[in-house]
Amino acid sequence: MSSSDPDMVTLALSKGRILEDTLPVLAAAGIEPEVDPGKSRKLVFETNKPGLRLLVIRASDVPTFVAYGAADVGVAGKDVLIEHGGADLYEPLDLGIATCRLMTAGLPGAMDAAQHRPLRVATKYVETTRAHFARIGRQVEIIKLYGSMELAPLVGLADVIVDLVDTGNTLRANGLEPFEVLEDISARLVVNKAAQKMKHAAISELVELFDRGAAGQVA
Ligand SMILES: Nc1ncnc2c1ncn2[C@@H]1O[C@H](COP(=O)(O)OP(=O)(O)OP(=O)(O)O)[C@@H](O)[C@H]1O
Ligand SMILES: O=P(O)(O)OC[C@H]1O[C@H](OP(=O)(O)OP(=O)(O)O)[C@H](O)[C@@H]1O
Repeated sequence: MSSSDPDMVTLALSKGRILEDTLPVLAAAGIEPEVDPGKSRKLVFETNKPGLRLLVIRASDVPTFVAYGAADVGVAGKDVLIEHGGADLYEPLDLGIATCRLMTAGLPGAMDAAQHRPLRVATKYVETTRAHFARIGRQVEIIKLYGSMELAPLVGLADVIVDLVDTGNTLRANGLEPFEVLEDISARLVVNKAAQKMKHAAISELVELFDRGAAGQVA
């Protein structure tokens, strides 16, 4: 059943950390998946709400599914949305979950280390990083990584990193310091622009349910 079915709303959830925080919001919104998505290998889940189904996909794929209309609505980290660009999506709600900061970090003094060459920056947020350093007028060489960014300064792969920081435990455990906050991050509800028009009533109801669920009110 495709998302073009006018009677079906498809909601894409980010698996991993965001899913853990989203499931209580769904429960508070009165939305019950057929089985626990955190414990199943299924990718598509029916719910107790007729006409609402869930997809559980990689966090970084959620904007793509929603932008193409394969899902009508999605839950995605602001970090992922900024990196995606986001202009092709509506972002009606800050869910206030999976909060952290996107920061530069490195060994003490690392920002001052490379004065006569571009600063080498390891990150999975290539576009966001490029835009940030362009804004502050600093030349950079960006090295794309897919995880464990904190390792890069320790082994001389990069001068600094751009990565998410929550408790700061990962930085501390590796002798790194946080430098500058690029963005405050939390998970957002995003909506496909065509679906917002074509399925207006159903999507407005879903946004309202999420709003109440995120505020911890039982629907
Ligand atoms: N330490 C953290 N504290 C709070 N939220 C976080 C933290 N790390 C990541 N997040 C949020 O959770 C999202 C997904 O993170 P997670 O680590 O589960 O997946 P990932 O493996 O990084 O993503 P992908 O599988 O798409 O590469 C991030 O995009 C961010 O919005
Ligand atoms: O400040 P902290 O509370 O330590 O959180 C920050 C860590 O959390 C995220 O990684 P994650 O645990 O998702 O692992 P990953 O490197 O596989 O993405 C992020 O990339 C940091 O490494």
